[in-house]
Amino acid sequence: MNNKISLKYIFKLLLDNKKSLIIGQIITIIAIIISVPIPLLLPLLVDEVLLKKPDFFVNNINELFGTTTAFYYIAIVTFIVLFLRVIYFFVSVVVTKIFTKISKYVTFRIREKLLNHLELVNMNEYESLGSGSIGANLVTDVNTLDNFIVTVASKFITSILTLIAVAIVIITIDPILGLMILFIQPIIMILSKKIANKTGLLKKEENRAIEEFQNNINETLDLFGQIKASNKENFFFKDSINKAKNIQKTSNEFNYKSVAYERFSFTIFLIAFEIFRAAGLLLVAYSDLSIGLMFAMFGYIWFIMTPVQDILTIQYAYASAKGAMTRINKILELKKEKNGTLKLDSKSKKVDISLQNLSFYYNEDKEVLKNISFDIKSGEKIAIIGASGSGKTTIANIISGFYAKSSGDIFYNNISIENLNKQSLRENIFLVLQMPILFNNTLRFNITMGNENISNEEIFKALKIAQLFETVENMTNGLDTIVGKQGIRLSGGQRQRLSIARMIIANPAVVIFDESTSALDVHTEVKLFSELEEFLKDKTVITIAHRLSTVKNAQMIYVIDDGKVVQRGNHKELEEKEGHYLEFVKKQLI
Ligand SMILES: Nc1ncnc2c1ncn2[C@@H]1O[C@H](COP(=O)(O)OP(=O)(O)OP(=O)(O)O)[C@@H](O)[C@H]1O
Repeated sequence: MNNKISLKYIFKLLLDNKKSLIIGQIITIIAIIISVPIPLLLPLLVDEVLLKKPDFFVNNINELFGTTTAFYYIAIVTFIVLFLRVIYFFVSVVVTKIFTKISKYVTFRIREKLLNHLELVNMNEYESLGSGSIGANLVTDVNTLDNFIVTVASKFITSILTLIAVAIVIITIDPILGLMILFIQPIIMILSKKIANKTGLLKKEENRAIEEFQNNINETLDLFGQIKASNKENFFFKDSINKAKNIQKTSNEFNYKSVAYERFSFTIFLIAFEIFRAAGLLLVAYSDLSIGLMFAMFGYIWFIMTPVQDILTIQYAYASAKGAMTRINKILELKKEKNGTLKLDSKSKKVDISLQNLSFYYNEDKEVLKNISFDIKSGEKIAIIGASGSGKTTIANIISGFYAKSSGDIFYNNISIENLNKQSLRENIFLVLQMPILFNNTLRFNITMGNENISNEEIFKALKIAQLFETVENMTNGLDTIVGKQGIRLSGGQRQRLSIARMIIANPAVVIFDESTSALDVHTEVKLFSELEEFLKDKTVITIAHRLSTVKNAQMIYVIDDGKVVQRGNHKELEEKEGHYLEFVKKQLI
């Protein structure tokens, strides 16, 4: 599917920068041409100067500067080597700059694609993954991909071309030693990499132990009061001590074994190097390999380590990237919210709602709402009651357009939810939650949701109705007070009133109160609803509550039990019949 992140998709994004890619590769080839001869230059002087067999360098230097001493031959070639190294440094910086820019572009486009998709994802789908895992995908997994893309873009072709160039040079110098180096060196490096992976696994174990300890201790400290209240200090701290012990064990394993593995892998490398040296000496003794060229070959043993290492890194980066891609694609598999084109007239502030045979499930094996039908006329005040878990909040979320129904239909001014534009729906409906979601920002931001056109007067008016004015007035920083993460610096009741003030500012046509005043004392709740009366006069109001006093004045009360409407009527009608409602009233009276 071309919607997914795949190697092909990444390649396509890389090609968006065709010009830079081509320039990058040309400069890469220049870099290779500069760097590959370097290990050859000084060793050649062993033959030409020390062993007095003048050839390319000595002859050319003689031609340019006249015959001179060993000091000048060595100085001139050293100067050339240093010059090439400096030029190589600058060229490689340019190459890195070009490829990093390209790969960061690709990473950004992937993140952008994920965010653009997430923005439109339907709530039920979003909850199936959860914010934690999506956050991890967006940060860690995209970083893993980034690492892979940077490595591939900047190193893949460079490494292959460098290896080819070195192979040509060393096989030309001496086929036997050349082939030996070309085959044995990569094997040694693969072996080292495997050993390094073992160390990596041990490190992972250690990290996991640290993470477990951290999570455990965070929870224990966060819930310190609760733990003390239930006399469970011993149990929780013992658990933390066990987790700390696990860090001791895994760290110990990692530390000594990683050193042992590292030394082992270096020893293998040194053994191979000694074998190459012996082979080199033998070839000098028994064939026509010169001493200078033998030294050059030793130089190339070090030289090819980088490209071989880079190719191995790409291979491992690809394995991690494949895992990351699978996880990232899970986000792209989340279904988008269906969005229709028809809009509600936001000026008239009139919305008739009709639920028709509405059913809904979170998981296919359990239907949470079963065939629910009722109408709510614009301006009507209705209430929904029912036992905990009966499905009230789910109905509120469906009416607000957060969850997509599973079957049946729901109409707003005779427009089916299927054809309705969700933004226009949410402009007209406001769901006031029991536990409002607050941003770690100022009271002002949380009330206006960042809308800077709302004046202080309007905010204060809303705060007065929401019974929060005095509280805010007594705060040193007033509306500029930061509420803390999830509104931690406010009490539960203050958060609920803040959410009501936010609703007043939003001024919707339909208000759904889902246990939105449960944290308030009855006196404040009565005062709040009496102040709200005028504001809610023409609005449609759906109240979900467990308190009789909150729902009893509704024009229509729907009693939900196990996802079905089991009773409907006003307080007076329902009170007179045997059934769930009467039970509800009796319980409250007790
Ligand atoms: N996000 C979810 N994923 C899966 N199941 C859920 C989810 N939210 C609610 N449920 C289940 O759906 C059923 C109805 O839950 P809902 O929150 O609508 O009940 P409620 O009547 O509002 O309860 P309460 O009065 O306790 O708030 C419950 O069985 C609940 O376990």
